[in-house]
Amino acid sequence: KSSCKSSQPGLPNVTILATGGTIASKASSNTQTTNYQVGVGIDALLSAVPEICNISNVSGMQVSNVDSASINTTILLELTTRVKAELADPTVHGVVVTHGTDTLEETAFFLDLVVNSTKPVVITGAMRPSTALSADGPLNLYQAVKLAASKTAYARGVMVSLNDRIGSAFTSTKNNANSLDTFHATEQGQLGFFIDQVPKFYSSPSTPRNKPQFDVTGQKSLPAVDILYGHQESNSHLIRASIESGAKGIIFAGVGAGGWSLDGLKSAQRAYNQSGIPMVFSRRTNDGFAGGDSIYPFQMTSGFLNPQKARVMLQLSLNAGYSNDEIRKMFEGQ
Ligand SMILES: NC(=O)C[C@H](N)C(=O)O
Repeated sequence: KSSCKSSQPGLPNVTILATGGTIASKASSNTQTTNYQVGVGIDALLSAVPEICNISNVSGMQVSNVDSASINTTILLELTTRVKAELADPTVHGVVVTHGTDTLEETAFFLDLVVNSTKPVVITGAMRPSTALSADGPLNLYQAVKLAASKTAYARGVMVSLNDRIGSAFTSTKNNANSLDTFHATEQGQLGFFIDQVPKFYSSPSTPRNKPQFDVTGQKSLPAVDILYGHQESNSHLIRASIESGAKGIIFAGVGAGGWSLDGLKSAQRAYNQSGIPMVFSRRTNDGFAGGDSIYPFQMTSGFLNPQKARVMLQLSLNAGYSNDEIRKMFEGQ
């Protein structure tokens, strides 16, 4: 099933699952790096980097072809099914997912919590469209395949690989809206770096503390969880509006270490008394630990997880039927 001209027996088999994003985008000139269109298919992505066939037998599959702002639960669940099916194939060494960078960290984190395998799963993308001068997609794709084909990449969870850096799905986050060097790790650090396209890991494999694992086999949807953004005079009515429109949990992107206005907290307490839905306080800052700042007992805190990752974890734990006490324990272990 290789997409390379000929399959070479000595090379590892790697499957590339394409979902869209800038890596799969085209602009009208090679100097245009904004306002481009998604739509380049997996075959064109692969033919731009024929060198990939020197390091692995790759096969490509198109899962979606959208800007990552439009990745939804349906696509995530379909992607999960395909990733798991590939990894279950004993002839497959690893999987690469190509993805838009804007929500890449959410998909990476989701996969990390639902794909239970020690085989390498690598997610990559690009900041410049495929038509740009110095497009970053081709080398990012080459490095991602190299990583997925590497023996040293086993048992490291889902990895985020762009611009020479190798990060963990737990700690990688997009930092800059425009720059190539946008994926950085939070305090906990990066996993490694590519030197002359060879992945160099800083440490032997390890697993994030208290990492939960969820099963979404056969799942068609997940409970809705909203994120409310904290700021001075935040609108308390949004808490109610969120619950009334069907949210089964709320993440607060709080100020500082998960703070929220006293008026807002009183509204949240009232909403909690009526609905009983879990309310988890994270941070709007780029890095740090949300916890220890709770005023009311109903407040849960997200630990090191940013709001978008806390949302993924809350959706999965609600879907698994966790009680509020179990959800609290899970977050407080982060
Ligand atoms: N660099 C990118 O991939 C951004 C794009 N808007 C996306 O996330 O799909």
